[in-house]
Amino acid sequence: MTVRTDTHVAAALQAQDLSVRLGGTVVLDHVSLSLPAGRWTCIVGPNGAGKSTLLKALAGLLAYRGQVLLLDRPLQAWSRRERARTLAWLGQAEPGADDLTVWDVAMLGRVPHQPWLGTPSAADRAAVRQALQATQAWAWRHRPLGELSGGQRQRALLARLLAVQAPVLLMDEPLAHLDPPHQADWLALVRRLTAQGHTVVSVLHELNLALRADALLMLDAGRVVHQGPSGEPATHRALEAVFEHRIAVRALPGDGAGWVVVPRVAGQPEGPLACT
Ligand SMILES: Nc1ncnc2c1ncn2[C@@H]1O[C@H](COP(=O)(O)OP(=O)(O)OP(=O)(O)O)[C@@H](O)[C@H]1O
Repeated sequence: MTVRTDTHVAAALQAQDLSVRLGGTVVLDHVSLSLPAGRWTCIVGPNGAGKSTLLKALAGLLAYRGQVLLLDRPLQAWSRRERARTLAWLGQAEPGADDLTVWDVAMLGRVPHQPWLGTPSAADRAAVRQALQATQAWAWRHRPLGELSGGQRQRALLARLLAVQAPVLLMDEPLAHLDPPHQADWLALVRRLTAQGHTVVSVLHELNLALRADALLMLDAGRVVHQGPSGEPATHRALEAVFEHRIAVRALPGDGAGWVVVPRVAGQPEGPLACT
């Protein structure tokens, strides 16, 4: 296993010897990692590798053995309210809340900032407006969540996460149902967030977009098999290996143009792109 992290950057999240059992099966197996603050780390790996489970454990949403540190403090040492203001969460295919309007869904992100049974403040309303505008959900803020398309729903839930204005954001498959322009908007949003000092940790299946992250963390069968900058050849080779060489990472033509993941289809040539 190769793990290369920014040693000069403070960690937003750390896991030490983290193990999770679900239904009697070990799903995460003694995972140790450090995710740098102010960066975007993307967790990738095959189906069933444990990516969602890892993200949930880092968010304190399921029981684990070992230690998780949020901004250098054990998760248990945070009050629920303080933690909810510090770490925002977007889950995979989140159910419920179908009767709530998009505005009210986004306002749920402000609950950790509000006094018990308090009404939204001007700051809460401003944060919600900003979040809905950032995800282009403002135009349908009065519509119930249950009436929206999959992509519109995802953007409303993304607005809820942004409305928290948390320094650390965890997102499990945030691009689900988003069309290519809104995927590009999400990339730009993540870039803005990290430029402002936020930490973003996402699980993505879209490997071409994952390669735009600052770093990739690869999971396989409940273990971290590689962590490193997304532009390094060693990371590209590890990515190919974790997907059993059914994909290849190729450089796009032109200096600094980035990389592309191409599927390897038996009996078909891969095309003219260069190997990194
Ligand atoms: N509640 C549960 N009870 C038992 N096993 C579970 C439970 N939830 C997940 N698992 C198992 O844990 C393993 C990891 O699941 P997880 O959802 O974390 O994988 P993943 O890497 O996110 O997968 P995918 O890419 O398919 O979304 C899988 O084998 C899954 O079947």
